[in-house]
Amino acid sequence: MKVVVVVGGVGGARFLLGVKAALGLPPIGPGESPHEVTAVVNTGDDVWMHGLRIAPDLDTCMYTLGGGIDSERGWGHQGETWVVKEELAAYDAEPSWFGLGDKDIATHLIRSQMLRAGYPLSAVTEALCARWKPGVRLLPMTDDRVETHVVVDDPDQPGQRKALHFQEWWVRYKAALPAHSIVPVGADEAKPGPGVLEAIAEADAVLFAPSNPVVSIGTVLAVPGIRDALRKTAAGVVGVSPIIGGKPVRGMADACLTAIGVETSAEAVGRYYGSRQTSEDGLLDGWLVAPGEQVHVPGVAVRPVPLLMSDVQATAEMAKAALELSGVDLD
Ligand SMILES: O=c1nc2n(C[C@H](O)[C@H](O)[C@H](O)CO)c3cc(O)ccc3cc-2c(=O)[nH]1
Repeated sequence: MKVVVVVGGVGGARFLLGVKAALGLPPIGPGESPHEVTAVVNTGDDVWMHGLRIAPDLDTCMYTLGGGIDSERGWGHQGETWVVKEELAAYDAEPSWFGLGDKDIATHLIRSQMLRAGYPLSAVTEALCARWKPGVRLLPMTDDRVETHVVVDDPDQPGQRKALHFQEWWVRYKAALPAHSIVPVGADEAKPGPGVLEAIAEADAVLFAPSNPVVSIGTVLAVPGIRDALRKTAAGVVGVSPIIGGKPVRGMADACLTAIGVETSAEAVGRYYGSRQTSEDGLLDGWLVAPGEQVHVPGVAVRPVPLLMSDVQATAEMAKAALELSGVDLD
């Protein structure tokens, strides 16, 4: 069976552990299996810092599935040290609000070196994955440069607006500056990464992880061609709500949803993705929501299922429910 999962960072990576387990694959590392999982990963969070290209969502997926993640933080290496960060601080090097660990820096050095030598991000990711062996094909949504920017009132110049890189808004300001708009800069001209459209076309099931609907899944959908491929695939497309009881399960998705005028509720996010059957640009056949939620999304099969990814087993049950709702036979 071929399963495609559209993902962002921490939530997406944890969901992928469950998808692998649901298919009988070892959650961490590679494994022999007739099943194939492909993750289409958001790259709108990517950023140049200190001369290094950082790709947070790709790295979070790669480290999580490869067994190297710091699972408490959800990003970066386990057993990390911070000598370079301290040295950069001693030089007053900016940005000082973003922490690159020593081990993590090795990944960024390889990525930056390869990008500067002309390799596309997809080839760089494949090379990095040769070490981590995530057991899932990690495909960047695009090889082109797309960076999410957030327009806010300039905190330093009253009356002026300013566009911040997503990382500055998210990490430095903790998404507390109200966003006037969120723009995936470069997405209009971007092409889907190698293999992305083919994977969607050949999939038996397509799942949307419970990732941020705006800056993770929404950014992937902003790459021309991907939405169209999702609408055309013969596979069932099922999303998993990242909102339970009107609150994001983790992260600050509510700040992003408010910015695009979508209520923070499982129903509103389901309607934002829309129905493949009954709306012109909708994407979903099925929508998993938490038990007890009263959700109606016209043209979409809504199913209540426990949605807390408390451990791999619980996440595997979620993934099984999503796969079943997509129409595939797991027996
Ligand atoms: O809250 C933070 N998140 C950090 N993150 C997480 C990340 O910026 C965001 O949580 C995501 O982009 C949102 O999905 C990092 C991710 C990396 O891959 C590499 C370095 C960092 C550093 C930070 C950091 O200093 N603070």
